[in-house]
Amino acid sequence: MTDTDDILRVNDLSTRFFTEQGQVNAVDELELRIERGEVFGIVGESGSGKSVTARSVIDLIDAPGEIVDGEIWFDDAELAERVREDAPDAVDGSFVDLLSVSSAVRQSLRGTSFSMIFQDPESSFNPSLTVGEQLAEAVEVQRRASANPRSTKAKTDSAEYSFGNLLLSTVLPSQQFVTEESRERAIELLELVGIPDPVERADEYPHEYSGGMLQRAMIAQALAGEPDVLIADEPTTALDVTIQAQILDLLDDLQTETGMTILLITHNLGVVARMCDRVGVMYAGEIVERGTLEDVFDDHVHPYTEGLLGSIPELGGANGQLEPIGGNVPSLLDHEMEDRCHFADRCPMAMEDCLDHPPEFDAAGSEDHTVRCVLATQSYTEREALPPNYFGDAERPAGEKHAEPAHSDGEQPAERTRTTISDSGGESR
Ligand SMILES: Nc1ncnc2c1ncn2[C@@H]1O[C@H](COP(=O)(O)OP(=O)(O)OP(=O)(O)O)[C@@H](O)[C@H]1O
Ligand code: NI
Repeated sequence: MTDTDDILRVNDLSTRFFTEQGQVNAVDELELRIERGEVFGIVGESGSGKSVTARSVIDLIDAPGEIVDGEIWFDDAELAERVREDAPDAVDGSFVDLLSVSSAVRQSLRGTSFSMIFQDPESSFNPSLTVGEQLAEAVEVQRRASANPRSTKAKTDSAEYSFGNLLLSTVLPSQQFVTEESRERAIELLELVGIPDPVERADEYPHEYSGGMLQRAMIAQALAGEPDVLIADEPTTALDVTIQAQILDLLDDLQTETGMTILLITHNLGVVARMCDRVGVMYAGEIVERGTLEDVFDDHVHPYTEGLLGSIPELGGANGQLEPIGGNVPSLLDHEMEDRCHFADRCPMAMEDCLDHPPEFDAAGSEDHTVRCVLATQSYTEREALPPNYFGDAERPAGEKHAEPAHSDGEQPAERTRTTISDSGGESR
């Protein structure tokens, strides 16, 4: 339908956890499209399903979790060639549905096609091996995979890493087989991520690194296989503000240099504003609004997006105050979820129509701007508003009088008055 250069198209993705408390609908019929070379942000409160979405894409969902439905189309012509014979239904042109290929194929993509960095770098390193050894090992694993003719991605330099070369590998005390080339590449990677004195630092253990330096080393590890898509899950949350800024700059530079695609997960719209090209706002396992930065920051329709914007001091919120969104993140337990807009019980503009689960509507702005909210097609009216105590005693904020309809006729909407979800209605009438 569009001529965009998508690298990833996620359709109808549903991931569940089957727990003793019941079925958790962590990701529900999620739609996502990521363009090659862009930084796409997923933003939302804790528990909205951001990490489960990312882990579903990279195939890191473990029991009791399971991807129960959906398609994850990944654009890779070589992979398409490779799986076409065994799984013709998994191939559409140069796209491959990662949920329809064998787990061996999916696993072969880890590191070379997809790579992930996390909030806590400690979890990515073995404390008893030097950082250099571990990076060299990561390089080695990826090079062996690339040297394999059946691998997804025969890298241009893979000929150098022939079987003969592997036989010449040195055995380190750690029992890892690491070649001199891999070690050199490890040092290059440390240099690439801005670690000073990389030759010396390569021989240090993870505990000798500061938090920020270890975060850099983890990024180096993730880059060892030259991934097409880097998934960064709250990569800076645990760091202090100055270091956070440095790591974001580093990711930004690396993205520019390598052209890789980044899926960036954060609860911070400030980080999104700084890093991303497009963004999806997640709530209760769904993307409730998505589009370009302009769509989401300046032209948003969903009161939840509005609430998130109001909760970030640098971006608004009266006199720089952090204003939390009132009410609680919903339970994602299937038997506690109702078939309505999941945000309705916290929404200052909830109306009768919100008792039906909203589909994705197109909204004004870019072609990509969509929203799961009836305000995309109708204006808020007090006549149709749900009473404040409709969902019980929870302090649902009072209605907002000034909302304009998001026009569906291509006309720009009138300037919307900013609302703050936590503002429980100083102007009630
Ligand atoms: N291993 C698991 N077992 C059971 N439920 C899980 C598991 N992992 C995640 N969930 C549930 O899935 C839902 C989404 O979790 P997820 O970690 O994706 O949220 P998030 O948006 O990344 O939040 P945060 O900002 O806190 O990282 C939550 O309700 C969570 O309890
Ligand atoms: Ni998370």
